[in-house]
Amino acid sequence: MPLNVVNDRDGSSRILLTDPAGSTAEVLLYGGQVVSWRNERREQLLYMSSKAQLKPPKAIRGGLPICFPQFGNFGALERHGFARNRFWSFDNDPSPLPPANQQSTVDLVLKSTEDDLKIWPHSFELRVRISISPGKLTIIPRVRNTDLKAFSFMFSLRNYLYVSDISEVRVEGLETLDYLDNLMRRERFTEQADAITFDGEVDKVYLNTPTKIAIIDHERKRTIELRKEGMPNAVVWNPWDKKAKSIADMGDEDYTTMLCVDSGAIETPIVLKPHEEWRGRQELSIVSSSYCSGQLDPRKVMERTWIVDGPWIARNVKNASVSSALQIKDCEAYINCPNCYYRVDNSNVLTPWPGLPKGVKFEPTDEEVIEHLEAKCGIDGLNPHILIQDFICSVTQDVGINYTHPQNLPGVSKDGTSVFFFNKTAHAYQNGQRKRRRITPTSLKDESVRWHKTGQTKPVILNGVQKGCKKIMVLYKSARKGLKPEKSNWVLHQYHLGTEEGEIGEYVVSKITYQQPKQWEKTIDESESSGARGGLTTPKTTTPTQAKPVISVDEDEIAYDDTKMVHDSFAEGLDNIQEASYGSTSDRGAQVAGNVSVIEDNLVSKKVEASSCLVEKNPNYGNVDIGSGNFSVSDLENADLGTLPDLFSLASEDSLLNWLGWF
Ligand SMILES: O=P(O)(O)OC[C@H]1OC(O)[C@H](O)[C@@H](O)[C@@H]1O
Repeated sequence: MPLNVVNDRDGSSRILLTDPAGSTAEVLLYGGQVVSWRNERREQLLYMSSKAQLKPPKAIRGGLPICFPQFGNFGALERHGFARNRFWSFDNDPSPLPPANQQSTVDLVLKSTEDDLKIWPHSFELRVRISISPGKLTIIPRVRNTDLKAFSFMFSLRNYLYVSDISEVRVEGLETLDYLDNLMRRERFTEQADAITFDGEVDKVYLNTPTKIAIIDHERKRTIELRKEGMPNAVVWNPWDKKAKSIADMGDEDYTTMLCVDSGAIETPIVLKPHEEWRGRQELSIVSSSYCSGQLDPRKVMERTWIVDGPWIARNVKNASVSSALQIKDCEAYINCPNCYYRVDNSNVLTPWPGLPKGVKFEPTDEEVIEHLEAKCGIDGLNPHILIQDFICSVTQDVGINYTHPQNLPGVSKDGTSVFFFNKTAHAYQNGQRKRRRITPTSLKDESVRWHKTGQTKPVILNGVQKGCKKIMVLYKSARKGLKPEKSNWVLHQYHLGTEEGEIGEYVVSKITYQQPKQWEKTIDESESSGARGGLTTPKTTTPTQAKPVISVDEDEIAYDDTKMVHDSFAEGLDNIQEASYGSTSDRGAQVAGNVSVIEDNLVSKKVEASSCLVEKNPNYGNVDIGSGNFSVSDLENADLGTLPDLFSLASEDSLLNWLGWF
């Protein structure tokens, strides 16, 4: 496939790179410069000034400018050299690099011109290969001496990273290193900070840096990992407020959302004899969530999310079932992660134990939860993090999520914090695949409750491949005869492996939260506006006239059938608990088709504009009171599971809720 080149109206050309997972990059011939890099969610990863001019004479303020043959004002040339102000060409002969896929790779070259030779009298060829792959942007720069004499040059890839909030960003990998401070006439200092954070202008050239550096964006729960070869220096630059105002092509507030962390060969210029070639390499990779020095492979390490500040988790760390050497002590304010040796320093926290560093929480992303689950299930030979039990607690079946009221699960409180469990799912019946959602009352005083799925099952994608699913469930107080089921504030996010609706694998992860009322409303709003609910939606005011088709069949959700649960209750020896029984099971008046039982909690309070369409389309709906618009609970409770009607079938609570616009 040929290169994807877009010719813009102003005569300039943009090269579009794409990878199969959906990430993209844009490259301009002007400066040979990457000006955009987006992940598969279309999120921009590079800063580009809104005032940037993408044409001569100025260099482009943002993206990835290439500084050659000089960095900054370290020589007599214009700042950062001239390569970023030149038009580059396509490189048709990038050998000895192997041919590359032109959808995701472009080779560019800049050769010295007569004019260049006047200001820098060395004939050269500067090449770059720019390529993207899922979560990664790779640049391979090369400089060839095509002159008759040796020359030396500086080189730097300036990475204008787009960050959420500069004051929430931390750079790791540069601690304790020496640097030249551009703000102090390039005087040499030693970095004192444990990790580099930002609260003012910074312009430093770090010396002898490691091959990998991490830029951790706490707010966005994202880490950019910079790996480099052949470029021993790293420049960290942020102009902060005053300087930003003095830079014409930068917005006054732009400094809050950008950070330059560059790979460079600056302190010691590279010397090339005639015909010699220098080659460097830089990779920028996106790693979700926070970062831990040492090991960066998210498949192998589970360290990124194990530190928390909730009192329960902290207590567990303190009493962790690992050797005392690994535990946080009251008197010692730090712990080293046993896997990656990441040092959690608690010494800057004023409040006494169990305070942990501000902003550090066990708030794994969906992707990370699935990673933890994969490790727990030993997928691909992964082992769980040694301390994972302290953050995702394993509960056995008889006290499992499907058997125990959330308020009785270990560590769960109503303060809005989330608690995670590994648990096994249970079947509702001996025969069949239906999942148990009902929680067994343990005494007469206990109310009868059950989980109901809400929203669509969300795929969880790792590196472009679906690895798991997330379901959201809400705990309802079960309906009693003549009463509406009542929604509680307990919310369960259940994660399972695989791509299918049904849970597979030995375990699932359950995240339990008691939603504070405001949060709760917000969650619903967000999931609606983010499209998380997906599927069909009908404005509340409109009565659908035609039955909508099924979106997907959620086998375990079809199963919700209180009639059967009554039998279950008896089977479980609860027949003497009057409160657990639901009306007469002999009343077969309501012949409700398919999985209508799934929707009972929602339908009972639904007015006629929504329910009537069910009735109109399905003559089998017996005791539905069209006039009042209300279903009677007993009608639904006592409904038989019949065959799906031809015209109307409801696959999941979600599809129906969407259709009804219930929330
Ligand atoms: O404005 P530019 O030429 O792109 O340079 C931006 C900045 O880069 C550096 O790191 C220099 O040390 C600064 O002095 C300069 O302001």
